[in-house]
Amino acid sequence: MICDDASAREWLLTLPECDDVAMSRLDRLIAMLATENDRQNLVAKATLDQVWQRHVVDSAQLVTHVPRETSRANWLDLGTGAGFPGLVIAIVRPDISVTMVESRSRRIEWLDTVVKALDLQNAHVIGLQLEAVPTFSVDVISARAFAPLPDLLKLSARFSTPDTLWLLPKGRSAAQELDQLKGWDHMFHVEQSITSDDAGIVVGSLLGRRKKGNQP
Ligand SMILES: C[S@@+](CC[C@H](N)C(=O)[O-])C[C@H]1O[C@@H](n2cnc3c(N)ncnc32)[C@H](O)[C@@H]1O
Repeated sequence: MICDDASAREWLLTLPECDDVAMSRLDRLIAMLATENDRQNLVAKATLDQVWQRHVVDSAQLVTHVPRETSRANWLDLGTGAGFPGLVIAIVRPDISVTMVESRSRRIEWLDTVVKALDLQNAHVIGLQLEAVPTFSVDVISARAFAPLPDLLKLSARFSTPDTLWLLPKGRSAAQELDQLKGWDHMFHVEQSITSDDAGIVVGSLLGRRKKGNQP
C-alpha cells in the first residue's frame, strides 16, 4: 500500500513508462496545481500535502489494469476537473490518446493551460457537458468522483463497446455500488486500490442494457 508521498514517487518509477520526461512533467503539473489551487478550488487543500499519493498515484495506478499491448488506444476521462486521472494518464502513457471531458469553464481553462505548458500532444480537452459530446467509441473509459455508477453508465455507455475497458476509482463505495447496479449486463469486478485500504476500483467491460423483463 502506498501511504506517503515518498513511496508514491518510488512506485511511479516502477512503471515502465514513467521515465525522466514523465517525472519532470508530473513535477511541473504538481507545482502548477499548487499555485492554481489558490485561485480555484481544484482539489481539497488538505490533500495537497499528500498530492503524490492521493492524486498522482491514485490516477497512475489505473494504467496497471490496461494490457501493455494497448498502445495507440483512445482513452476517455469523464469529469477530469483538476486533471485526475486524465492528465496523469496522458503523462505516463504518451502512446495513448487521452480525451478529457470537463464542463466548468475555469477547469477547462486550467486543463488547456497544462496541456499546452507540458506539451502533451496526446491529450485533448473537450470543454462541454458530457451530454453534449458527440458519440464516438473508445478503448478505455475512466471517471473518478464523477457520478454514482448507474448515472455514470446512463451518461456514458454510448462511448463504450463490449471491448471497452472501464476503470472507475470509486473509493469506499465500489463494492456497494457494483452490488446495487441493476439493469446492465456487465463484466465488472472490484480491484483493490493501492492508495487506500478502503478504496476500490470498478474494472471491466459493459455488454449493454439488460432487456426489459429480464431484470433481476
Ligand atoms: C468531483 S469533480 C472530480 C474531478 C476529478 N475527476 C478528480 O477526481 O479529481 C467532478 C468533475 O466533473 C465535472 N462534471 C460534472 N458533471 C459533468 C458533466 N455532465 N459533463 C462534464 N463534466 C462534468 C465537474 O465540473 C467536476 O470538475
